[in-house]
Amino acid sequence: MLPELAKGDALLLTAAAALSTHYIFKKYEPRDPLVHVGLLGAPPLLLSTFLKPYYGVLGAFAVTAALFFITLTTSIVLYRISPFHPLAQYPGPLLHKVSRLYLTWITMQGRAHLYTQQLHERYGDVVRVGPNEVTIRDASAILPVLGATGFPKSEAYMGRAMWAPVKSLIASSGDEHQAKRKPWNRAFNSTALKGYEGIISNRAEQLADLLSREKDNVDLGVRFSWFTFDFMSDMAFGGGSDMLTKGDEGSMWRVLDDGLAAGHFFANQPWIAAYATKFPVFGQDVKRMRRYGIERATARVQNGSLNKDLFHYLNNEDGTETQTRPLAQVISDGALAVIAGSDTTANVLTNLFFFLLSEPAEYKRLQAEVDSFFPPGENALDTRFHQEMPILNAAINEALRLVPVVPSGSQRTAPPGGKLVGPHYLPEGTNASVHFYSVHRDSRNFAPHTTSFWPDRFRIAAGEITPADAGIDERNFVHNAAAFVPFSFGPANCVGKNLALQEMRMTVCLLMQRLEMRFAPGFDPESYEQGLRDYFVVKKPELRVDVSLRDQSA
Ligand code: HEM
Repeated sequence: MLPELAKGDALLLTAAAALSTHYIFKKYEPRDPLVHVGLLGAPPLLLSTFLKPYYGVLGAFAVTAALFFITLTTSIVLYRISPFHPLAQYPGPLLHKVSRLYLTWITMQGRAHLYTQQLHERYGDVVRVGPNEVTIRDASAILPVLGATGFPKSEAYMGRAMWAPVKSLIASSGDEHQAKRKPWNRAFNSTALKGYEGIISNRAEQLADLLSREKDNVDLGVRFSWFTFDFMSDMAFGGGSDMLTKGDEGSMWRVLDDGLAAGHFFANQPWIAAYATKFPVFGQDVKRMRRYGIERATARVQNGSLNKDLFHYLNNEDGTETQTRPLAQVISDGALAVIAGSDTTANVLTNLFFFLLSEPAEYKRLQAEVDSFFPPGENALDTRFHQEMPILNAAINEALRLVPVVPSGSQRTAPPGGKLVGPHYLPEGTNASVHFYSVHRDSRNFAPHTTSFWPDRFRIAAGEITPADAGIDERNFVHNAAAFVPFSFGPANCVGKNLALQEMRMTVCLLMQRLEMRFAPGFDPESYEQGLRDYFVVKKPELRVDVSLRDQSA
């Protein structure tokens, strides 16, 4: 039997319970939906008993629940905008300080890269974009946030994978990450890379044939996507995809694209992902994407492979490690490879061709360089010269600079005790991302022609040409190499970087040697950059081109 309380005392007790609930949520950040139900449902239900004598059963519950939730919400909002909040010193729009919902809405339209860049222009180098979150445009933050002693990965990575039972490499941090990364490093060392050349060559030849057959009004971006997806399937699982000959028959490309967007939503709201895992109807796209990876990896285990593919290393088929890793881990990482390695590389290739076709003089310069290294009859896929081709490498770097394909960066969480990041102190538990897109397009890091495609900046920086050769005044030249991070930075940077560069160099050389391309009639180049979307990885719009074969008889 509960003691009877005066109405005023019962109301006060309810308000106190709401404040305690706020404290518990803030301190422990529970993610389990059952705990949420308990913390939010039990207090109003139980406390309504005290008001029953005054309002009856239903009335008492309505009054208690209203008071409880109004007090809770008010307490949360006031705390978040108050000067007592640990992030109070950082500027940002009021709406973002109160809740992350508005940013999630912007993000789900794929506009986060541009929106965040505008926020930096308005508020400065560190902007508060959520109650507990900042974005950073200061290149001096790259080392302390992403470097060897940097921050661990944020919860966004678990949300993106919908709290998958096995944590993949990309979601891991610290010692766990280091241990998982070992076989990946073996899979991407120079000997292993040599072994993938044949696989790239076969697929690149197929791509060139397809483009030369299709000729008119081809969506080059989609063809690059098919190419990278087929190649990554060969590379990760010893085969299993044939989009370059059959098209996207099983709509796998669609699954991957839709899965990325859905995963991005859950990364933005990891607590919703925790709910979605409890209800099978939610997160279908992410689950289909995961299922695909598991099916491919399982088939690979059953069938084996004649090539030394990525699986060969991940599954310790090379016998280097004393302990073979659990199969579920290998499968999860195999799926990660296809997801991380296809879209990214296809995007860079598409962006590069867009910029080259928009700047015909740059296109011709690169073509001339390819012709000088690989005259007709020479094998443009031969990797011997690729790393020494200055114009090729400068053009690829410039495409990576203008559109880093992970534009909004890799979100991390400040460790216990907080940490100084350059001149900025980030309190414990703050989610922080270095905004690669803004850093790459900051004139303090790259000038002149900061927002234009100007590959010469990389040639000047490498000492291959002088500023005067490139027609600019030396005093205007700024090149901050430490601010160029398209593959991220530190121990969790892109493990596939060298493979991606090799794949892109080979493909560009072959296509440039063999084909001539121009924008298709009616294609509006203006629409391309505006159409780029940020769903963690960039999603590209159509790039329509006409293709013809070059004269190879010289
Ligand atoms: C031009 C193409 C590529 C770009 C620009 C790129 C960029 C990136 C970036 C920015 C990250 C960090 C993501 C984060 O911290 O959340 C990353 C991670 C990763 N990338 Fe790439 N990537 C490319 C191609 C590839 C390829 C071909 C593979 C091959 C499998 C690959 C595999 C991975 C993996 C496994 C990670 C996670 C590494 C870790 O956490 O240790 N990437 N990539």
